[in-house]
Amino acid sequence: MSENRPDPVKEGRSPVQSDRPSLTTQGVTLSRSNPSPVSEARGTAAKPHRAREDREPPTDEIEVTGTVVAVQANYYKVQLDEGANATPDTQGETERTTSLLCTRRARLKKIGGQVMVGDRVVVEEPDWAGGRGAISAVFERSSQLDRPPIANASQILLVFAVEEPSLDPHQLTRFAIEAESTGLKTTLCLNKIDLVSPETLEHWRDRLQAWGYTVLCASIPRREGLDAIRRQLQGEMTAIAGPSGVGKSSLIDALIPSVNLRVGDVSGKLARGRHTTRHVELFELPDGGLLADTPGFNRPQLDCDPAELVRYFPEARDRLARGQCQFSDCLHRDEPNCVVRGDWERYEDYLQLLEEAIAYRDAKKQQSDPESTLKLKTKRSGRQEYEPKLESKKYRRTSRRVQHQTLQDLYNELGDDPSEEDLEALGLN
Ligand SMILES: Nc1nc2c(ncn2[C@@H]2O[C@H](COP(=O)(O)OP(=O)(O)OP(=O)(O)O)[C@@H](O)[C@H]2O)c(=O)[nH]1
Ligand SMILES: [Zn+2]
Repeated sequence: MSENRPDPVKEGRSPVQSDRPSLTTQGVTLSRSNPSPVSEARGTAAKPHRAREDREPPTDEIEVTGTVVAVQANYYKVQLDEGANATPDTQGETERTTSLLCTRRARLKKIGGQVMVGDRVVVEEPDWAGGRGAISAVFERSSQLDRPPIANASQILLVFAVEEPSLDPHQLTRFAIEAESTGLKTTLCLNKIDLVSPETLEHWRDRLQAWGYTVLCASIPRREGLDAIRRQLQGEMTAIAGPSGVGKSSLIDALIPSVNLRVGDVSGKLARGRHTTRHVELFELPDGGLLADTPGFNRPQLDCDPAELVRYFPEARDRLARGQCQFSDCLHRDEPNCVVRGDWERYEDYLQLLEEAIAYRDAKKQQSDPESTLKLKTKRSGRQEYEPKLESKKYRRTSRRVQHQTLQDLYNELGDDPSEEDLEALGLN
């Protein structure tokens, strides 16, 4: 469950419940709050979360609404809805303002109104000439991903390369499980198909389809498969995810030529690197729809309720839809009359991830025990280890010192597999 979801209580609604716990990806947690059943039942547009409930705009005033496409420091770039700036002020102007740089009303902060990329917002007192405004209200979210922080995403496009880097089915499974855990629709995109034979491609496609995924194939240099991807993305807000180097930036560039993400360019990569991993930006697709680039999403690690894990495997979901295990709390290992256990390719992956999920849950329990002198650390590879708790003072001193070292020294000190916490403490994450 996300920590910073909008506060529905303030809107006189029952709290939004997430039916799925979140999974943590090293560097990224995708979790999703489900839309409020109340607003669904009403079948009406969600009410904005207002900073000034006492001062509703006069009904003849056109409300300026839009979508937050980028957040930097305390500024929000709001892409305006079609027709949102048709106020009397703009009549006669030839050039229409399509986005405004906005601040957030202090009152909105007080009532806990967090503003994220993807949020649908109301802009108050727009200054059309100066391109400025202030966000006065945030609409209820239909979904929320925490790391990277994106509101209202409707699907995830998981990009993998068939070669360079070669496709690792276990890594793909981890990413896919992570994506599935958000409850959002997940589609796979196999990129760089120009690097393999048609037979190899067919092998992968058939295999991934047998796991239950929708598979799109692409080659950026050959401009293959792009139309099908465009259709998949049209009118949706899509978060693109996948390991480093599979061609996510190349794909975004191919779909939105004006973006120019400097593919494979070292300085570009550094600019998008660790220091900006939390920086998410939405790009508008020429045919409608928004695309979220999610830099840094490349080291999935499991953090989910062991009992929920099975639901993140489409092929296991299918088995559960067709039958029922004898025990309602079946973990599908060696329980009698289990409908999940059996002859399906990823069953061993399931068992392994289940062990990890159980270990993680137990470790979290242990960690919350104040008597414990051990703390669980997650390595960048996804591995988890117990380490003695460090005294925070000493730890901080180390961080300051290493700030003056070169990057190489830093890596030498941390080893090849530093934990997320180490990196975080050093401001490298
Ligand atoms: N042969 C081939 N190369 C590709 C294709 N797509 C991308 N590449 C190359 O793969 C390399 C990595 O591409 P990027 O787009 O930077 O990959 P990325 O997924 O954005 O990587 P990160 O930014 O590290 O997450 C670049 O050299 C691209 O030119 C493709 O379809 N075929
Ligand atoms: Zn079972």
